[in-house]
Amino acid sequence: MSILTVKNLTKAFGGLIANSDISMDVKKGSITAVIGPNGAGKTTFFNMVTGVYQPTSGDIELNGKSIVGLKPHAVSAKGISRTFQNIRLFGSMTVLENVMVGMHNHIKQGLLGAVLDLPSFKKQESFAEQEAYNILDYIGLSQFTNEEARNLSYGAQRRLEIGRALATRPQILLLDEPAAGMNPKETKELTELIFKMRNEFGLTIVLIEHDMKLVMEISEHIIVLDHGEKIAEGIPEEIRTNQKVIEAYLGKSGAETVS
Ligand SMILES: Nc1ncnc2c1ncn2[C@@H]1O[C@H](COP(=O)(O)OP(=O)(O)OP(=O)(O)O)[C@@H](O)[C@H]1O
Repeated sequence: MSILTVKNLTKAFGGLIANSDISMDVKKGSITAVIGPNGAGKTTFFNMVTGVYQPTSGDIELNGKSIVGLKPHAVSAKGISRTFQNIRLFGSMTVLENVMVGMHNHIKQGLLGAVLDLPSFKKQESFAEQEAYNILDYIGLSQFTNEEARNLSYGAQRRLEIGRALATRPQILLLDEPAAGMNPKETKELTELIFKMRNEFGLTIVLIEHDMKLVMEISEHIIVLDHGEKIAEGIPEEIRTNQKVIEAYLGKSGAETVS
């Protein structure tokens, strides 16, 4: 069953067409990779799905309902959460606080509850704190609960971003280059975490990634963009041997050398 359906999605920045007529279905509970050379339009695609950019034309449906026009916080409330290519944590806040920031969507009483010091607000807050502890345990960061986020290793900061995204209780998690800058051990731990989140929560995961070893190992479905267009999609084995994909990555002459 398709959880995310993208129909003829186009994004133009002036004369530059960053995404051109892209359509795809993402299956519920699947791990899908969006790959392509630098500037292919991958992050632009994520930005449209998460409401950061509005499409020039086309539609994006979550469980059959259009989410085009919604602001990022509303998209997040509907169940799509993301991490960023450049880590965006609150460096001087603790690890626990960073996860709790992700929860404001489902703490129902906002400022008023806090100002009035309502017991129900306190109850919700302590529930949120407990849930944040559980998430830190789940992503393997509980030993750093009270550490400032900026003091964590690079790999741990990336995991914390995932933890913060999990705190919004997403149905779909979009990961923008989650393995960038990681050493092989951190990448292996990340791979295990991604499989765990999918297998235990039935989470749908869509990732942009340049690490082809990781992509081939983890993805059930791969979508390839080049110059804003979808040039191929399929299982890893099909993508690995697809001539258009090889040419996009290596250039035509490179592909001829390879074959
Ligand atoms: N806000 C913007 N204004 C103008 N052009 C943009 C904007 N965002 C992206 N672009 C352009 O759209 C094209 C696609 O960029 P995008 O960042 O989506 O590619 P990408 O596949 O994510 O690349 P990378 O792998 O290098 O991160 C690029 O030519 C980029 O310069």
